[in-house]
Amino acid sequence: MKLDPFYLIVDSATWLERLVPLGVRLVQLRIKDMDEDRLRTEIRKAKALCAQHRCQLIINDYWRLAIEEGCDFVHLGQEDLAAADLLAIKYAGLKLGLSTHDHSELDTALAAEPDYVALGPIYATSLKKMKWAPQGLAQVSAWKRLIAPIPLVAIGGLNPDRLDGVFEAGADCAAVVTDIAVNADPEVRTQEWIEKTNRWR
Ligand SMILES: Cc1ncc(COP(=O)(O)OP(=O)(O)O)c(N)n1
Ligand SMILES: Cc1nc(C(=O)O)sc1CCOP(=O)(O)O
Ligand SMILES: [Mg+2]
Repeated sequence: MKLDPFYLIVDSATWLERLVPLGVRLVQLRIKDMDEDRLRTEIRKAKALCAQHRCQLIINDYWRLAIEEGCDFVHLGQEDLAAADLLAIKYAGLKLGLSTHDHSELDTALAAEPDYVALGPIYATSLKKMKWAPQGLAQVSAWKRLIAPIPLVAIGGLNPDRLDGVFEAGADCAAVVTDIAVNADPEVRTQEWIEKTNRWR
């Protein structure tokens, strides 16, 4: 499976309405702490918008809602995976992306036969507190050797200046939250990401 090299992660359909029409091809809806009715509304809006713009939508965490709403791709962390019904996810035909941070997690992830493996945090991230030190680029290369031909997503502390490094190290795709979400001009920054990832597309 080929993933677009630019993987935008946002926490609302409103962000998607702003950024997807610019030409984003791969997004994750990553919402925390929202009641189910509102979540469902966000997922429906995101799904309609992404279908309109030929953008792959990936739902973070909420695999049951993703199945119920007819989505086709979910991302799960290790704790999410432990609590999930993997058979139900596969039976519903959903593709699956999984987080990994060390070799033990990678073994667990590979046993679930994911459609991509994410490694993070590549650099320090301010988005959430993490117990892992930054992985660095050598670990990106090591992960790629271990998982190929499964696509490798790099995440954590990425910005346009760091993209060539992660792709040269072996990542197939670079995921981002903060560099775009807190930028003074998220639309312009998104265009910059699209242009900077063109040579890897
Ligand atoms: C592409 C990608 N990689 C990693 C994560 C993190 O997932 P998880 O460990 O479940 O943490 P939360 O994002 O749910 O806080 C991700 N969402 N996307
Ligand atoms: C949500 C998330 N998961 C990570 C992991 O390593 O699993 S790093 C991360 C944060 C990514 O955001 P930013 O681009 O703001 O650093
Ligand atoms: Mg999660």
